[in-house]
Amino acid sequence: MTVSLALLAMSHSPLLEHAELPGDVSAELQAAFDTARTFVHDFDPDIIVNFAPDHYNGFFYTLMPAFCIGYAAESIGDYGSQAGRLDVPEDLARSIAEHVLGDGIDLTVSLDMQVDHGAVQPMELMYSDIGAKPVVPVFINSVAPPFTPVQRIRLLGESIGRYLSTMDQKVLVISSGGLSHDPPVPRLATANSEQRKALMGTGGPISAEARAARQQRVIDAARDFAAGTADIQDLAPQWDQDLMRILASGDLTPLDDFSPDEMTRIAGNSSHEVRTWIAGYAAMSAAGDYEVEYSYYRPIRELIAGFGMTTVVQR
Ligand SMILES: O=C(O)/C=C/c1cccc(O)c1O
Ligand SMILES: [Fe+2]
Repeated sequence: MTVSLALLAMSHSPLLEHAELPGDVSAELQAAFDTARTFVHDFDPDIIVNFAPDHYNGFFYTLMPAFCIGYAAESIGDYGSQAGRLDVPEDLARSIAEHVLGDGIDLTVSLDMQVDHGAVQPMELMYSDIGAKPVVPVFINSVAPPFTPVQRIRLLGESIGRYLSTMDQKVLVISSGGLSHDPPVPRLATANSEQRKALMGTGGPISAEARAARQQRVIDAARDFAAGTADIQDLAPQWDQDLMRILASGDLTPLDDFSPDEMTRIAGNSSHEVRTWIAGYAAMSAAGDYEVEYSYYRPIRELIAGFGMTTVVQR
């Protein structure tokens, strides 16, 4: 059987819909999205496996797993992203979970995962509809410390890749997140009592006003960051490009030495979203040799993101 696996790894930013980019940057980025869209539509997957973080919309500190697979999922629609149910093939999600657990990796399961912009933005950009294809969502904690060692993410990705390579269907793996960035997402270490309840998920459903205020804070921070007046950590283009080189090299083991504290120090509190890329590339590596077909990178302060995009095929 010929294995048919491909990967789209890309940064996301909810600011794509809420920030004004310089004309040349916007045109370049749209061209990058067009290239990715052509890649995805030419590949025409039967199934998508979607590695994504969450930003305290579906996963909270009452019980924060390192990673979790959804047997069913719903998008909450933050920042104007598409709300509604994803088309999750439950039997496939269960089979993947059983396979990964059998490999000795403690994947948790959700029978009704709530996902946010981090999970659905690539689907929206590629298909204009989060229900366009069957999707198995895999949450990877990338925002809420403490973090599992990066090696565990590699092993998770490899295990899922081994499973996918036994399937007689075309599978597109999507990795959504990263690279260096430090948006003002609430953090436990600096939270007041109200924010702490929100992070724990014990404050009840977030009101429309509170959500609008939370989002406006990030939108304002992005505007100030672009103007050079924001009090958030700068992007780290060198770190981003070094990481992309390691991922493209085919040998992911150097990433095992990345320490979460160092990642935060160099590349910001949300740099851990690169875990989704590591899982995706690891899945590709488990199915054989791969090569990066297309690679884009630009640090874009208006999006508070070292913004990267790669498409990856089997060799
Ligand atoms: O406000 C949030 O929940 C997240 C915002 C954000 C901003 C920039 C890049 C990202 O990856 C984000 O999730
Ligand atoms: Fe994010």
